[in-house]
Amino acid sequence: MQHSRNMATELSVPPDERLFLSMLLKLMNAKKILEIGVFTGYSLLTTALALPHDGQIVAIDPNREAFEVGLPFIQKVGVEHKIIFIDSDAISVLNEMLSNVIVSNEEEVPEFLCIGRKPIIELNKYLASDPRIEIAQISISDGVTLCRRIL
Ligand SMILES: C[S@@+](CC[C@H](N)C(=O)[O-])C[C@H]1O[C@@H](n2cnc3c(N)ncnc32)[C@H](O)[C@@H]1O
Repeated sequence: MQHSRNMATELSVPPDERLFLSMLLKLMNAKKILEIGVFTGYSLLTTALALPHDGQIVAIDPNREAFEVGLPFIQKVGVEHKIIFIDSDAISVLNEMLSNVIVSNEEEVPEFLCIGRKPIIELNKYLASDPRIEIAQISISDGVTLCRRIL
């Protein structure tokens, strides 16, 4: 009963938002996605449909029961192979991912790319730590940082 009420609430999400999300993922040519907070998988399904066949989503939520409510719909449209569901609080999973990524990625970056990379990382850190500035980092092409002064 609780699930059907929640499903009804989720179905009230305007279709425009799903279309926007789907188009954004396609424009970005996204192949890897982190979905934090899955519930019954409404946005997860939209995301999985927008990804190419070899795309991958790591979906994290401590509520496996809710995920399993929506899973038959994901299976029905044949996109479950794109999803790795992690039944956990996202914070611990993200911390673990971050500690692995920082080491391995830096080692994998070719020397010629390091020249421009380090100053950009420093700039982004600087902008992110300034409370007067709002930023959004968008993974289009090599990455775009949008920022605006709010104070
Ligand atoms: C509004 S629902 C998400 C709906 C989904 N993104 C969608 O649009 O269809 C919020 C979900 O976040 C999950 N959640 C809350 N805190 C979380 C955390 N620390 N880590 C992972 N998931 C969390 C809840 O269990 C709940 O299922």
